[in-house]
Amino acid sequence: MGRHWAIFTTNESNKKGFLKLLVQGKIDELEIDLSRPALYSRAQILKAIQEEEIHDDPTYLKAYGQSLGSMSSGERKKRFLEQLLSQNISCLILDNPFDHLDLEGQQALRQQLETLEKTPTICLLSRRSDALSITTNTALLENTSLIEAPEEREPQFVWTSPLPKPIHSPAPFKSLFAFKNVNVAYEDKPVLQDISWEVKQGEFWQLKGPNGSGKSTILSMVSGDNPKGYGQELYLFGHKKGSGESVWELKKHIGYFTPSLLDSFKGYHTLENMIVSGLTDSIGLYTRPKDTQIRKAKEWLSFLGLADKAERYFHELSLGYKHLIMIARAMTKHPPLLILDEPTAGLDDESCRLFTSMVNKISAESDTTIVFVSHRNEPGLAPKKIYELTPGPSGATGKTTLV
Ligand SMILES: Nc1ncnc2c1ncn2[C@@H]1O[C@H](COP(=O)(O)OP(=O)(O)OP(=O)(O)O)[C@@H](O)[C@H]1O
Repeated sequence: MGRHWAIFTTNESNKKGFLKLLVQGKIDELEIDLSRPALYSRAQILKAIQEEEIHDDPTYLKAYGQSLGSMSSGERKKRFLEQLLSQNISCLILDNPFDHLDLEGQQALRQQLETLEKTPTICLLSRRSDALSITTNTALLENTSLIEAPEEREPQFVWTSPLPKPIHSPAPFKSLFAFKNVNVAYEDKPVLQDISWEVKQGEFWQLKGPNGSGKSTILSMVSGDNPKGYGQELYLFGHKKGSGESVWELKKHIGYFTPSLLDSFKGYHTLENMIVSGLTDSIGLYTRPKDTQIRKAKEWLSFLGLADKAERYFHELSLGYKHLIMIARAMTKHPPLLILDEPTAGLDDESCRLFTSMVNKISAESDTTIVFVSHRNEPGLAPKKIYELTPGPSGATGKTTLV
């Protein structure tokens, strides 16, 4: 039987550096043959899709009658793994294989991986609960070194201050958005069927549903980025869709965070400027901020325990703190609606708990309505209502559950 490593990563891990050493065959202590490694990661899947698009690579079209790019996320992961395993590999390196997959997709991939007893695996995981049942060895990655994985720690940070108050009172909306029997199809493919969902001021929702069930489609209709709502019973911030409100007007009412937003902030932005720029939804600052705005940003930094780090650069922060700054940035204008789209992807267990506890606190101490999109049951997250999409042949239908 081969060795199967579960290597847990935290904010202090240099995963990129470690992966590089692994594929170069420079990590002896794993006692695994690294001469022909295969890397299974989101980046590698995107690379394979690019190969198809740019260089007309026919591998997937020939094998499955469909290109990798046209497959659903679950199918893509399954087929990509099959292709890796069909090659003469000496071991399989997996980087957070379960991220962005719905529960069904996670189970299917888990089954596929757990039958790999003979092919040694090295699984880099930010969540301990993702470890495979075939795991024979565990370690923690500190920088690029492996150390013994200690017992799981409870989060050290306790919120000592109340949530900062808004500069101006946010616009009061009793109903933030309402879908009434809304249907959506792309060309002739039905995606949403008879969706009726109303979200009111101060509520805390989790939006759930398998990959491809239409969660992003719903969110893009709420943020005004998707024209599918025209001519339907869709009400956004007090107006019927199509009655004259601009996308810009809608966005003023919404704070939004999804991890891919981090890609826009790779330059030199201080923590203070990051938060101030949330007031204007801009990337970077183009005018001198007002004193009240700077004071508010400092209040948020102090709330996060970062009061002495206002001039530090955002890109120097750990991933966990980057996510916290991004919600502070989204919250600084105290939007009536805060949308968090799979916001914990890539976070380790401890950062995740810290993140969900901050979201709970926002819900408890402000009028902001929260819609939290996640495939996982996030430990510690305390939504009051769940809207769940279930796909069907005529599009996904939705159901509300009180928690
Ligand atoms: N612009 C588009 N053109 C054609 N089809 C689309 C478009 N946008 C979404 N779809 C299809 O609509 C369906 C719903 O997609 P959507 O992205 O809303 O699902 P999701 O629940 O957010 O999925 P995931 O959890 O994987 O992010 C999918 O089958 C998708 O392929």
